[in-house]
Amino acid sequence: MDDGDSVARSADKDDAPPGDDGSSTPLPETIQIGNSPTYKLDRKLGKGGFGQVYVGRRISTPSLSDRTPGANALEVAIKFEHRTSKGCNYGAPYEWQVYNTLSGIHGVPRVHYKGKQSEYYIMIMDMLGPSLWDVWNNNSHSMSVEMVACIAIEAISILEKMHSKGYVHGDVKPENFLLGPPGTLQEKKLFLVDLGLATKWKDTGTGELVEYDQRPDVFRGTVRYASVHAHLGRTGSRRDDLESLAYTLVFLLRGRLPWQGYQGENKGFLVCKKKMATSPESLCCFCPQPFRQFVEYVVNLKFDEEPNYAKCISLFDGIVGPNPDIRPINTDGAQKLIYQVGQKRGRLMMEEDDDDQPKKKIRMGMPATQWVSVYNARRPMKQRYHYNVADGRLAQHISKGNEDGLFISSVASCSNLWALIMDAGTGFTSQVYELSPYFLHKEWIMEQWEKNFYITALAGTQYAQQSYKVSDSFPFKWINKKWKEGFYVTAMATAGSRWAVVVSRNAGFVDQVVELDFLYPSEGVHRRWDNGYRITATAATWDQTALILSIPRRKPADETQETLRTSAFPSQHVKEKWAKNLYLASICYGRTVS
Ligand SMILES: Nc1ncnc2c1ncn2[C@@H]1O[C@H](COP(=O)(O)OP(=O)(O)OP(=O)(O)O)[C@@H](O)[C@H]1O
Repeated sequence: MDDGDSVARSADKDDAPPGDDGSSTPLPETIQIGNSPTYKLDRKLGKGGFGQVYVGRRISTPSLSDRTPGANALEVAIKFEHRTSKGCNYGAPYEWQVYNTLSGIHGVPRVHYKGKQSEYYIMIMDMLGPSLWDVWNNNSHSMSVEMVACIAIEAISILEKMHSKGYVHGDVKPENFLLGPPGTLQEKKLFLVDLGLATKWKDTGTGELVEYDQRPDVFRGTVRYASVHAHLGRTGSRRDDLESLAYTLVFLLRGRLPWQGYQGENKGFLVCKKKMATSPESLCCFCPQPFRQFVEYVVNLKFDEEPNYAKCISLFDGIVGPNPDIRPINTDGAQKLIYQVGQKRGRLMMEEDDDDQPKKKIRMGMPATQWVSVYNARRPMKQRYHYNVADGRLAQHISKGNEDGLFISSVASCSNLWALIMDAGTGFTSQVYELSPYFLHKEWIMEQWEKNFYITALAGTQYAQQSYKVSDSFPFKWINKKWKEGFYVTAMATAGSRWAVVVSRNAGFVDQVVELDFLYPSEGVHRRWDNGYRITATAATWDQTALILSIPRRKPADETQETLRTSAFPSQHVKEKWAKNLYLASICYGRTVS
């Protein structure tokens, strides 16, 4: 590896030493599990975060009744995982379960036998050859355009097959693509291994999609190749494998990705930010056109969108030689897929043009900031906004509002000027505020808490207990902990790149979720809206927008909620919304466009 990040792992998989050095239990010299023949352990093939893989040489004849495919193989790959290894916390490795469904499908090695011997969980499988990383590394860190295009074509067909069985791989990268053993008929055939991070994207029984969610503190995969959605902790779906494949292809072709070399505690954040800030054009500036088109297509896929695999494959047609027999990588799987789709539709996919409409590009490499304003349906009430308010004029607006029976329902800031929303719908009878050079001035807040004044963002709520946190990155871990203690987020703000989050008990919610992104997370918001969540707090920094969405304990008669994004304060829009009985519920200013 040229640097550490290709093996950086999630909490699930890390670089913990596997059985041999961790537990000091020696590997057995001969292996025999279930009704398998006996194998003698030979040279080491590789080692990952979880297991170690060796060559096994068959030294006994398979039993006559054994019809296991591969039982006759003279050489096999044997993967060992120590019973105390991280992947075996719940018994047999999770990967075994995935192989039960995927073993032997197009592009996945066959598992011959699985079982336990001495201290090890052991899986005996088809023996394969070098990985694409090995090939790239042994070829002076380069690979021909034709070779990478063939890899693209075949890898897409492998992912299509895996996806059709209900799984996403979750860790697509050069190290996990292996070729067949050198000198055999399969030496040009591509395989995808390491199914330890594979997850279901749909229930194959019911056909139902797994539920969308975002947990920004959960990361699974490999930092260098992970999709932006994976970085942000969104539920894995088909688009993520394709995005990782796109990065894999560009890496093999260019030898480097623009986000390599970051180090330190917030490396994941910086890599993700760089991925968002890199346009497909600049990522692929030294690559032939189809690679850019592929990147552009995959980064725009929606959570539940069915990728058009055949169309992706056909993008690379012009680069690979016309005769499949002399290609550097076998593309049989892809040929079959194109043929099947062509048959089904009565025409070949190359002519496909139905969804060629230009899609909105989400990664333009030009960050921009906007106002995000959220409107809720309310009974007619008095609401007022002030914006571009300097510190000195704040008091004046607030006391005028208070005189008219209005209280602050929302505040936001933009370049040291304040935006202030005041209305008659807060349900408050008294309010205090402080303008302070400290971001959440502790002493003052404590004093107010003593007097039963709580930090508010939501109209009409009687909080019972509060807690808050100021941090340099979005404090999802802390929020998650507070959720478990019965608190809900009731206010949020940012100052520079710092976040402040206030949580309260008795917040009037029954559930709450977060949407966090480097741009306005419209897909997430729409999915949450469909499930009954409404935005209850917003905040944004120069890098990210965060929205808190909640399900209220008591449903309002009218659940209408609208959001707006504008580069100037939405003064005109607010009036239009008022006319429709939609009132500003929350407002923030920050990064919403990538
Ligand atoms: N069937 C096989 N034939 C030949 N080599 C293999 C085979 N399976 C795995 N290997 C080699 O062993 C290495 C580790 O295998 P694998 O990736 O399955 O283990 P892991 O512990 O789950 O790894 P990771 O940390 O990447 O998740 C691979 O990178 C590859 O070099």
